[in-house]
Amino acid sequence: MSVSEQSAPATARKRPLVTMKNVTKTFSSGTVALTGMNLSVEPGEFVSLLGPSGCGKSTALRIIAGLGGVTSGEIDWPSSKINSRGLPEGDISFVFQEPTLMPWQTVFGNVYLPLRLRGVPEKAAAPQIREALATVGLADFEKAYPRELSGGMKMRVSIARALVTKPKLLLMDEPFAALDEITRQKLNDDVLALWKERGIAVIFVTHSVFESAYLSSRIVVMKARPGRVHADFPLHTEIARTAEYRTSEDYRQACEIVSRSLHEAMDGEEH
Ligand SMILES: Nc1ncnc2c1ncn2[C@@H]1O[C@H](COP(=O)(O)OP(=O)(O)OP(=O)(O)O)[C@@H](O)[C@H]1O
Repeated sequence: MSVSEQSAPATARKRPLVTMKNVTKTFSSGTVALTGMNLSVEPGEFVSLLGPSGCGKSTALRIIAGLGGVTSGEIDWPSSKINSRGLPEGDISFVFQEPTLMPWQTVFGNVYLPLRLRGVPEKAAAPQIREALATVGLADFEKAYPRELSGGMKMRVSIARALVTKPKLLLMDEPFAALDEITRQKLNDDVLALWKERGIAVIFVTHSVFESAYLSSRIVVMKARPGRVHADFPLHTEIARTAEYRTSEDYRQACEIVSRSLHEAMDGEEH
């Protein structure tokens, strides 16, 4: 069995990187996107946020990233130094569904952006940029322009740009939803490899039961109208995520449990 519906024992817990405490978000339109949302993410966790459309996954991620305020409740960063905007400067990076690259800049220039914004001279930044590009398998493409790259390669540039600042927490909002299945599986493996190598924490928003069961060390299933946590359970990550894993009984069971939880979360909704 690769999934337990129990939470990890409290004794095994580390100091969280980020904690959402009783967060409510109501937009000016009156839509209550989140209510009573509680979530704590520890260093090194790979947490997938899964749930029906409109349950507030992106809103929760954007709030953690400081891209939107809360209506009530708190976001705490117990392990970070906080800047004047209440954010852990340098500790978080965001990867959006669209790669959002600057078409007039090379791959190198695009990955340089976060360091340029911090005033790091290009020459000093170059080793970090090349290291980030090597991590995503694009060491030979630093002079290419976005128009010369495939969709998967553009997404790799976007991931390299997020990694170049060496964040402790990587926030990913359906980053592979627009890619074909084979590219998506390849990028899943690449993200898992860099998660293990770098020991960073990841919060990954997805609609896909299969993707969440493959990637995560923990799955948080959300419920809609208003958005809140429905279920929160760890997956056993000691089983290597390989091509064989995708056809294994362990993976099938994990998908079944996640899928059941998602259906419970959608109970009463029209689908
Ligand atoms: N800027 C906004 N202004 C008003 N309402 C918003 C805004 N952003 C999101 N919403 C609403 O808040 C709710 C949650 O949206 P959100 O995008 O967080 O859900 P989601 O779970 O990420 O959805 P999906 O899976 O479809 O991307 C939805 O009802 C949405 O219409």
